[in-house]
Amino acid sequence: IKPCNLTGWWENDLGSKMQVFEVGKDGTFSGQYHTAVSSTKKPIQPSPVTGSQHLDEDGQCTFGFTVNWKKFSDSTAVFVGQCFNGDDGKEVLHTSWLLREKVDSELDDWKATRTGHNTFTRAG
Ligand SMILES: O=C1C=CC(=NNc2ccccc2C(=O)O)C=C1
Repeated sequence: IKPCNLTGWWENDLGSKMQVFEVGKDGTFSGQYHTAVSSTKKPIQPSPVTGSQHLDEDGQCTFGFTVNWKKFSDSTAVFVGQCFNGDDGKEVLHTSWLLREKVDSELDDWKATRTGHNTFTRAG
């Protein structure tokens, strides 16, 4: 199976784009996240990404990465997932995510973390 290297541009089903810079020998990487969603009109500057992927020779690598949203309301998202080579030969990242938004009171802590899933494919 072709080994999966996350370096390059990815797009998720929301239209957000992520650029992964080169992946180190230890599997760590950094990158930039250009979100397509935001609760404000203000265009958001790209947000820093840091992560780590497995680099086993058998491909199908699992990974995790964190996005620190550079926006006035500070939130953090963590993604975990696996890279697959689709039958059409196209790489696809199946991910689950947790989005933590800052709340002003501990009483609101219960509602501060959302979860979901996203699929990323190589951006054209
Ligand atoms: O200021 C903000 C705060 C949170 C955001 N969450 N985006 C996400 C959260 C989960 C999965 C995908 C995305 C995305 O932007 O593609 C984006 C901008």
